[in-house]
Amino acid sequence: MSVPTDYDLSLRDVLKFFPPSTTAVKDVSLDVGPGTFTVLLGLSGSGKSTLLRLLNGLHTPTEGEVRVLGTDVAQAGRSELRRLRRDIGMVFQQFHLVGSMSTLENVCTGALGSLRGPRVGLFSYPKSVRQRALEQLERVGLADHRFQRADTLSGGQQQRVAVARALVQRPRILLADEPVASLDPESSNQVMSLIARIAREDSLTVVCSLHQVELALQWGDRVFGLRHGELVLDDSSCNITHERAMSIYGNSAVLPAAAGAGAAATSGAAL
Ligand SMILES: Nc1ncnc2c1ncn2[C@@H]1O[C@H](COP(=O)(O)OP(=O)(O)OP(=O)(O)O)[C@@H](O)[C@H]1O
Repeated sequence: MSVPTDYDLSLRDVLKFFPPSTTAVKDVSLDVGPGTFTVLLGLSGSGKSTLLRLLNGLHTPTEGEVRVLGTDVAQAGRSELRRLRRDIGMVFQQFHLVGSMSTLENVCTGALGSLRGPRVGLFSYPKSVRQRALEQLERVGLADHRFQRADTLSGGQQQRVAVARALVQRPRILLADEPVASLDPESSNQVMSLIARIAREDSLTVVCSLHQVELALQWGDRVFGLRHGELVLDDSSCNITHERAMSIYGNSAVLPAAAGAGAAATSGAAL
């Protein structure tokens, strides 16, 4: 069910339990306004991927409510969920490209959600899709590599192709699950800078999980910190010191923000 809302993403008292005994996300409530670049920080196993999967409907909450673009994800029918997923681009740590396909064909696959039937080979895609895919490859600086096999690209290049693939479906939201975890520091910065630039240009709402505090504070408008599935930090990045961000990894309780955690406005413009 879709209802108008000021937020692109809203979680209310969300809990995700995996039998027999894992509570991956516990009592999480948060709102993200349009155009906000949000970073999820937390140790391995803190629930970041689970939260991202709740947002794109791959998991349903055990308790609570997840709303994306006004739609209650758990209540959405199949066609509503399909429509919603077209508004959500995904980028993964391991790129998930088809190595034997050309770069351009990989980007075209981003449009599969809006096409009928299977596609095999670049020319099985409509010209409009191929054109759009090439435009996105140009944006990520890889148009010259369009006919190159994806598995011959560097890791950083493969992740830029994956970003282009996510953009082909013209998403409103981009979910990136540790997009730089497999990359060296220089490629990591390139990919983060690329995602931030495109998010700004396309007014995308981004949720990006990261392990690196420096990158979170550099690129995020807003940072959510998770520990054992609980939200222990929620503030604008400009209010967060390195020490405070690091505290989510340690034993100490999270230091409260000067203005109070969670007090941050949630639209990108307000941050
Ligand atoms: N499908 C599942 N079935 C059972 N347990 C799961 C499932 N998915 C995640 N978990 C568990 O939930 C907890 C949170 O996992 P999650 O992958 O969300 O953490 P994460 O912060 O993304 O970790 P990482 O940084 O290593 O990717 C972990 O204990 C994990 O083992």
